[in-house]
Amino acid sequence: MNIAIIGYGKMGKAIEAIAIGRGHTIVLKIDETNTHEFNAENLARADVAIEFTGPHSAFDNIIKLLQHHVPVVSGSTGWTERMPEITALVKETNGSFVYASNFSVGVNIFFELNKKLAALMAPHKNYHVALEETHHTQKKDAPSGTAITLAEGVMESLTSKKQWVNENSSNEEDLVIISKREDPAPGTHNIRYTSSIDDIEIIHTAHNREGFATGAVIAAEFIQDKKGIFGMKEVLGL
Ligand SMILES: NC(=O)C1=CN([C@@H]2O[C@H](COP(=O)(O)OP(=O)(O)OC[C@H]3O[C@@H](n4cnc5c(N)ncnc54)[C@H](OP(=O)(O)O)[C@@H]3O)[C@@H](O)[C@H]2O)C=CC1
Ligand SMILES: O=C(O)C1=N[C@H](C(=O)O)C[C@H](O)C1
Repeated sequence: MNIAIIGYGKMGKAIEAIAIGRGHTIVLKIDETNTHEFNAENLARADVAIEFTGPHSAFDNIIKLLQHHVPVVSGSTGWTERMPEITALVKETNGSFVYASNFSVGVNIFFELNKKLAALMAPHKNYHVALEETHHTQKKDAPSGTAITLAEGVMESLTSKKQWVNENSSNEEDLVIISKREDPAPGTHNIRYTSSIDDIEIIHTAHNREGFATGAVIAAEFIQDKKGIFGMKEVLGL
């Protein structure tokens, strides 16, 4: 498979290594220094594009790739309030798109565990729930996309929580997400239920970026012959 990498930073480089290891060819690598190469002629050589740039550029990049009829895998975070516009364009162009706030197999299992735990905790009103995420200091967005997905998973069952907030709050309707930034942390997430009797906590700790990169390449292999919008739940058959 011929892959275009849009965003040749920490993730783009990890994806390149995994993709080559799985027998793929990288036909295009774009970062902020060569955006002029992100054009129709070069995109025509790609079977799929993997986009990991960041909050400020992801939306425009995804739009451009869909308009050029290139299947897209994106893991950029911090822009997803505009997802409805992408959904509409995928339908309009009969395009192919995979999005995940986190591509690692471990985190996607953790997402399911989080939802199951929230459902079990829902009747037990004496517990207080809060989330915490820790990432490297270069991260541009807070809270992490993964933490937002986890918060959404909690709120599916804990209906007294009406919204997540990224600061301490005593409002019982707020689900608090605390964000910490320290190096080299590739990504740690925990959900903690506390009471005067005991605490229950689940935690996922990424040791490096290999899991994210491997999941993104698996998603690219999955999407190349499909139409529509998919998440890692479909890619992994969870
Ligand atoms: N879903 C998941 O599993 C994961 C998601 N992420 C997310 O992926 C994104 C990227 O993370 P990471 O690789 O760590 O970030 P980096 O800052 O290391 O890399 C971002 C890359 O994007 C390039 N870039 C920035 N703007 C543009 C643009 N307009 N056009 C083309 N390229 C551009 C940068 O170029 P230059 O170097 O020239 O500035 C850089 O090469 C983040 O949103 C992060 O949260 C990260 C890990 C896992
Ligand atoms: O920026 C990162 O590094 C990461 N971003 C994603 C997120 O915002 O959840 C995924 C992972 O946690 C690493």
